[in-house]
Amino acid sequence: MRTIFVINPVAGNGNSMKKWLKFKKTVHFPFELAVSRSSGHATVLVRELRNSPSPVLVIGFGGDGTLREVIEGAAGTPQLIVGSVAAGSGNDFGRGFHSFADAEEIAAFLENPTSSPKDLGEFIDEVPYHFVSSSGIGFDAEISVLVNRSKVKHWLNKIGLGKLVYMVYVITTLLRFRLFRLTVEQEGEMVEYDNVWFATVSNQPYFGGGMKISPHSVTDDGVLELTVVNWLSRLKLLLVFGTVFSGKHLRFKEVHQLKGTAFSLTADRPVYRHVDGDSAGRTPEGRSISYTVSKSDWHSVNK
Ligand SMILES: Nc1ncnc2c1ncn2[C@@H]1O[C@H](COP(=O)(O)OP(=O)(O)OP(=O)(O)O)[C@@H](O)[C@H]1O
Repeated sequence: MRTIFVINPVAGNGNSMKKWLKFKKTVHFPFELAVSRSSGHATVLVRELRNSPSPVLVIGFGGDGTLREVIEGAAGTPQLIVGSVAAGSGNDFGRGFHSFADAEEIAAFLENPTSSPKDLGEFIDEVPYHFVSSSGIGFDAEISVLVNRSKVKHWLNKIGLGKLVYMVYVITTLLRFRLFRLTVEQEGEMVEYDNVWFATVSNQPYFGGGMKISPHSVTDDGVLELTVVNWLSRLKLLLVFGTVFSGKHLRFKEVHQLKGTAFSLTADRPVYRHVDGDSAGRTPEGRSISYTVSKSDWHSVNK
């Protein structure tokens, strides 16, 4: 099967190219290489493969953002089978879908390739946005926006102190974050949530680098899960965060979870938003945004 690696050289805080150069030496089957030159370029590169006469294994070599872009390019084309090699920072994609551990595992897949369709999350806010793992608004999105904007991040990453920036922004955002009011509409029913920290729509259990925010999410059921966290003191929010890694946060009365094929979310002020951990602007104040499963699914290598 034709195999192409799509590499994001800036993934994993710029370490993915180094990882690729090492990985490449272990690959003993024919392959092609495409390097993403800017944000969104991986989607363009994968779209160019859509008319391929035979199946193509497209391996995203990067993190969650890279895989989202690869999948946006492959969605709706069963000929394009998506796999991944984790080379990002959080790498939640590999926790919910398949990630090849090494080149040997890819070679074994090529001997007996099997794939299955998976859901792709979608919402429209002037333009369409897609998410493979999750999309959310609020506290966590604000942290990722501030971290990505940080001027010292690049420099601290180089000396291995990148996590320090993250911790600083978790603490400052925790102290400064303005809670918001969220209206959720599902199948004609409206629910109001006051004092909301964040709301996340999930297609798979993990987000934020290993946090099991949505333990019951299944990647091919045509259904999404919405998690809303509200009315928590700053101290208790930290306590709840501590339980998210095991999925036990659902026991807290301040954590709400809904399941459905569509949710419309309206916030009472502009709130930062993320798609698969990458910044995606802010929710417009008072305007309802509908989250659904896209009509175009994508094909994943089987686990
Ligand atoms: N050549 C490039 N220059 C700048 N940005 C790029 C380039 N290629 C891809 N990108 C962007 O880099 C972003 C980050 O990539 P990715 O999410 O894969 O890595 P990560 O943030 O380290 O990993 P994770 O999301 O798993 O924590 C993607 O959203 C993508 O749009």
